[in-house]
Amino acid sequence: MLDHLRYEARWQDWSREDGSNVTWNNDYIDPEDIRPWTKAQKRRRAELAAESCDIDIWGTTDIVNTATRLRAQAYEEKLENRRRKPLPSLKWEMDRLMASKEAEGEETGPTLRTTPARREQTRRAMSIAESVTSNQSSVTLRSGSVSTIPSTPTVFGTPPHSAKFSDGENASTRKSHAAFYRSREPSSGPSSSSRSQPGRIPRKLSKRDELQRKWTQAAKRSRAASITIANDIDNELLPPLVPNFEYLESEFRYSSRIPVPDDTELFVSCDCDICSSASVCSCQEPSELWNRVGRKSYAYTSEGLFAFNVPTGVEVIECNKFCKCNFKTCPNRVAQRPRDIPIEIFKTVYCGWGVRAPIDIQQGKVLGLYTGELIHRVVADALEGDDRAYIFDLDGQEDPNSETPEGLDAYSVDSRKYGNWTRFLNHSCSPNVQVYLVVYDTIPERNTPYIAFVAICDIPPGTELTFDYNPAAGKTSKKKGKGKGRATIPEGTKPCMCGTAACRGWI
Ligand SMILES: C[S@@+](CC[C@H](N)C(=O)[O-])C[C@H]1O[C@@H](n2cnc3c(N)ncnc32)[C@H](O)[C@@H]1O
Repeated sequence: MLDHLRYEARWQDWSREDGSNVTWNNDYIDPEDIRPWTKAQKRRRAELAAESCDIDIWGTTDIVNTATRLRAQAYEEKLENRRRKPLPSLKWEMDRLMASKEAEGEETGPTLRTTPARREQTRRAMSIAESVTSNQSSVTLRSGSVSTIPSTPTVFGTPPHSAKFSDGENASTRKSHAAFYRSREPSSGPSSSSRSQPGRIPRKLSKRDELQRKWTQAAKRSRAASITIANDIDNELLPPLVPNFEYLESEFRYSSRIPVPDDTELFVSCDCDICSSASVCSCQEPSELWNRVGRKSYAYTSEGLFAFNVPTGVEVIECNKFCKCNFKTCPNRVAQRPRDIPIEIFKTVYCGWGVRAPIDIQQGKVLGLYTGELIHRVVADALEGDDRAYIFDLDGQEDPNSETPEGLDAYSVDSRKYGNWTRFLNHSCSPNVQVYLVVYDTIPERNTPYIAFVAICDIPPGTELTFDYNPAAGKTSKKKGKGKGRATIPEGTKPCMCGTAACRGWI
């Protein structure tokens, strides 16, 4: 290993008490001899610099620690590069850049807009960095932050049906969405092993980085975009999760009590080259989605956006694996396509962890599916309190005025053990996202549709994504407030902290 090349001097007229007489002597090193080593160090510094803006300086006693010295050098080089080319290198910006590149199919990225606030952040970070490197004191330098204030979402549509989250946790008051800041968790000092082995350069991933990487890898296996995690509010590193929580981008995990169906013979499929008309696309025969003149209709526009034409309780039937049409180009395959919006799970001020995206989201954009363990409704109904907080009942086709069917063909999705980013979506009484039901890998008669999330308005980058956990309730309940008209909080619910003018007071 190049890191372990040793240039030693053996002294003839000197030795230590233990008899050893070898020392290092840099003067004897021929630069030509150590060229590979120098190159390897340079490469390593570049890696460190690329890793993050955070540079840890662990005090003067540690100056022989290879990792520290390399990091410090890497940082200096990085600062130097920034002075020459002051593009912010925050991961947030990189995600945004990558996402817009992906979205636009560009070879090269668009120019990043640097706001005055952002430039000030960068300038401050750089001046702190300079004082740190010159003082060599024991300080951890953190990255700057993004200052974008999310705007209040506008509501364009009415959620189409009553699929709802059951609720159970406690939460404190929420007033408004704060400006969000991209911060990084505190870096910890060097491990004892890195101190004792100066030749080794540990690559230490934080718990948050590890989880991000794991979830992004899981998402990538479904060809979906990245997942990042951020906390600008407090020191909580990660959202609370059960041990061994498994990230599941795009399908249900069937509980051991529910057999995975094999309905191969029962699927209705189409022979279309291009599914341009729902009325001739034979897989649409079971569909109850009609247009105003009584003809079968697709749920999507030709641009692949949700058309908001699906009445409450109607399931969207997309083309399936037995259809002849092309997976990538068929206009009736939208919810089943991999998610192309990068997602950030972030800590909110009043509602625990929530979800936002670093890029613009267009009205009608289908964002993803609620995943988790598919369980019988009777099992879900037996849960209480916090255990119900991540249960989504597949009751979108049920009559809200009749008793909830307790039979075995009523299901819920439980995202406590398995799930994806959608389990972090918070409730708002004035949401910017809504849900609809969609099937493509099961037949509609199974009653196990996916719950798909769609943007009901254009959503600027960094705005929290929220949906109404119980849209049917909104129509009947009164607003929160004092005196007359004050909402009574129904039993089993808890106060809503969405902070919007339309807040009904409970979720
Ligand atoms: C499906 S989880 C959403 C993610 C959750 N915030 C977290 O940190 O994991 C639902 C829980 O989030 C909290 N929550 C979501 N929206 C809320 C709101 N508008 N007001 C108060 N609490 C909310 C409640 O504790 C609720 O039980």
